[in-house]
Amino acid sequence: MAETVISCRELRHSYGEKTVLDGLSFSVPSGSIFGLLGKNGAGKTTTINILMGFLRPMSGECRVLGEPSNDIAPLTRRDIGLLHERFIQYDFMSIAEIERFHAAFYPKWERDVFRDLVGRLDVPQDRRISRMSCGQRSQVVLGLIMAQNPRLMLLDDYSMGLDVGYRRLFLDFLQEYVRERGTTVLVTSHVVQDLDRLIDEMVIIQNGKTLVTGRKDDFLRAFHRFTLPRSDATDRLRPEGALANVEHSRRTTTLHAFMPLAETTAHLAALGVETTGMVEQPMDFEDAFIGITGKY
Ligand SMILES: Nc1ncnc2c1ncn2[C@@H]1O[C@H](COP(=O)(O)OP(=O)(O)OP(=O)(O)O)[C@@H](O)[C@H]1O
Repeated sequence: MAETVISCRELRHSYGEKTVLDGLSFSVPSGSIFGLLGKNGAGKTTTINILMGFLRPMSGECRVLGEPSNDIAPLTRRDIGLLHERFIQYDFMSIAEIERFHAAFYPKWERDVFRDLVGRLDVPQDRRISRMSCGQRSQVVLGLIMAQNPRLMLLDDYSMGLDVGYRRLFLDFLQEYVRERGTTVLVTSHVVQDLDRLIDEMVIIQNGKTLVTGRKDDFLRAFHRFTLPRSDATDRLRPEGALANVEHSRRTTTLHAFMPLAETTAHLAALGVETTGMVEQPMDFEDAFIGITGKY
């Protein structure tokens, strides 16, 4: 079995009266690309702040690269590449200067990786970061993190400001990079569609708890969507157990369930629901994500 690079158990955290994490548990196997997923405000950045030791949870425990997250040794920290919203503090520096500045902190620095990613920008090396667009800055930041050659990368909203072409380029680059080095990556993004191509393991957070965790493909295999004609009986259905979500439009009821067609049919029949006309609808990862978390 793969070594565990991150493990979080029963994390609880509140900001004042507001409970954000309410018993969140998950673990990230070594060498995986792991998606930390949830709707806006679900607690993804809060979780990353706890993993980095920037925030102490009210209870629960996290271990990162074998150390308690609130006491990570400086040498271990060098092996963590963190992307966050305010990554570049010295934006008066040029592209070339910021690369030299960061290189000094990291013994495994790989200048070629930075040049390969950032050299594709149609921007001169002496351009100051402050004079670059949001997406161009993100490209420089990703180059800096990859050049660090860390054992663990935490990429909080890596897709911010990136256009579709660069997102593709970055995803391909990252997958190859990770395959070559065995880097473990924890990633959040609002572009769930992209994550389907990228991640192999995941946790979906909802109301501060673990909604689903494990291999993405196992989730996609086990989770199904069905439509059937709306009726008084379907109006009485409530999500419970393997029936994860029930939604209605004017004439149709849509069900999301951790049951295949035959089992769902039997389940509904036992509840007195007429299932004539029930059809399974194919789902991609984004559909499944919305299906389990709800549309708001
Ligand atoms: N320092 C803080 N003080 C008070 N509330 C906070 C603080 N930081 C975050 N929150 C609240 O905690 C909740 C979780 O925030 P967090 O940033 O962890 O969510 P997220 O999943 O990263 O969201 P998004 O997808 O929108 O980036 C939100 O409701 C947010 O408003």
